Amino acid sequence: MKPKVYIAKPIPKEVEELIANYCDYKIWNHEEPIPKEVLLKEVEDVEGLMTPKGIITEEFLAYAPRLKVVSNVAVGYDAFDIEAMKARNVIGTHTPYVLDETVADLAFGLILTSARRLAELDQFVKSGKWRGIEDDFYGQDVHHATLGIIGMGRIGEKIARRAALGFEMNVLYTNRTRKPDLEERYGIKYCETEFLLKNSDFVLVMLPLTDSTYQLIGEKEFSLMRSTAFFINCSRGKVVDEKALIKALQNGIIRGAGLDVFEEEPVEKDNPLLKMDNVVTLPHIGSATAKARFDMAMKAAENLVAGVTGKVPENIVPELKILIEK
Ligand SMILES: NC(=O)C1=CN([C@@H]2O[C@H](COP(=O)(O)OP(=O)(O)OC[C@H]3O[C@@H](n4cnc5c(N)ncnc54)[C@H](OP(=O)(O)O)[C@@H]3O)[C@@H](O)[C@H]2O)C=CC1
Ligand SMILES: O=CC(=O)O
Repeated sequence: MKPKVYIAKPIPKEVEELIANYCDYKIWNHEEPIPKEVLLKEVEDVEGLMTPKGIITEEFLAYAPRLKVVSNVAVGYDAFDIEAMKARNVIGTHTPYVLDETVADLAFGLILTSARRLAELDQFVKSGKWRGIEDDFYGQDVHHATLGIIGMGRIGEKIARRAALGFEMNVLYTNRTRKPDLEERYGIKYCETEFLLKNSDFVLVMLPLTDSTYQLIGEKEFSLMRSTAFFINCSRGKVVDEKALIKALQNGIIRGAGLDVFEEEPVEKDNPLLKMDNVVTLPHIGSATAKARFDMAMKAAENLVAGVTGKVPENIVPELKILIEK
């Protein structure tokens, strides 16, 4: 008998075929997110779950007593309750590497859009306000400017490479672990966070959301930044104290921001960030290209199948690797 799994989002046909070869599966094939009560019912007797969000709590796990693996179709797994999963022996997997270059492209899009006011000026032209030769649309140069990257992981590295080799930027970084090989390869410089904040034209956060990164960037950090600097966040909204960011923007402490992520998503309609011309806002689309999303779905399916067929999935999240080492 094939193991039972549930797929909580629509997936490409080829990915579904792979799962069908090994599993007895059901799938949520609707555009709107699966309602919680439907998901809780569907996971009652499954051994595997593939999910775009992976909100896996103690309460959720109690509804899924046979669950062996949760395959997250994303690289960030902050919605996993790691301790609860450990306690119930449930492996969690994610989709690193296959989206790195795509997210790095988007991060650079945010840098360029913020610095050169692309979104604001697009609206200006489309709303018929362009009357002739204007000279007050100045932005800020990206080439040869200083980019400070907080979080030099898989994606941080791809952003650093674009910045250093493509735009000839001066790249500073902070990270839990120093990366001498990248320093040598791209000429990037490791420094203290305070130095990075004081000396960067663009401060870009590429950290996972964890207990130690929650609201890591707050009022103090914004106060150290240059008044001409831009803040770019393409990782998780909760890594930043959003109220402090709003205050910093309102009071001219920093020049602008480019945001793919927010404290609450979807972002609330009355969030002041949505009213600011100097803030570029995107609906969490870092990995949203057809190719990257296909590759993520395929990788997630491979992890799911491995987890329910007695193999070791390739991408178990680091904190849960202990479950297969037992
Ligand atoms: N907007 C979007 O659509 C997307 C958002 N993301 C988000 O981006 C995050 C990063 O992705 P990825 O690059 O693949 O992840 P990685 O795990 O490769 O990189 C994260 C980096 O952050 C460092 N780090 C972790 N904790 C701390 C800390 N407390 N202080 C300083 N540095 C720290 C790690 O250090 P060390 O090297 O020591 O481990 C690591 O280098 C994801 O977790 C996800 O939340 C990812 C993809 C798309
Ligand atoms: O936010 C997206 C991810 O892959 O993590």
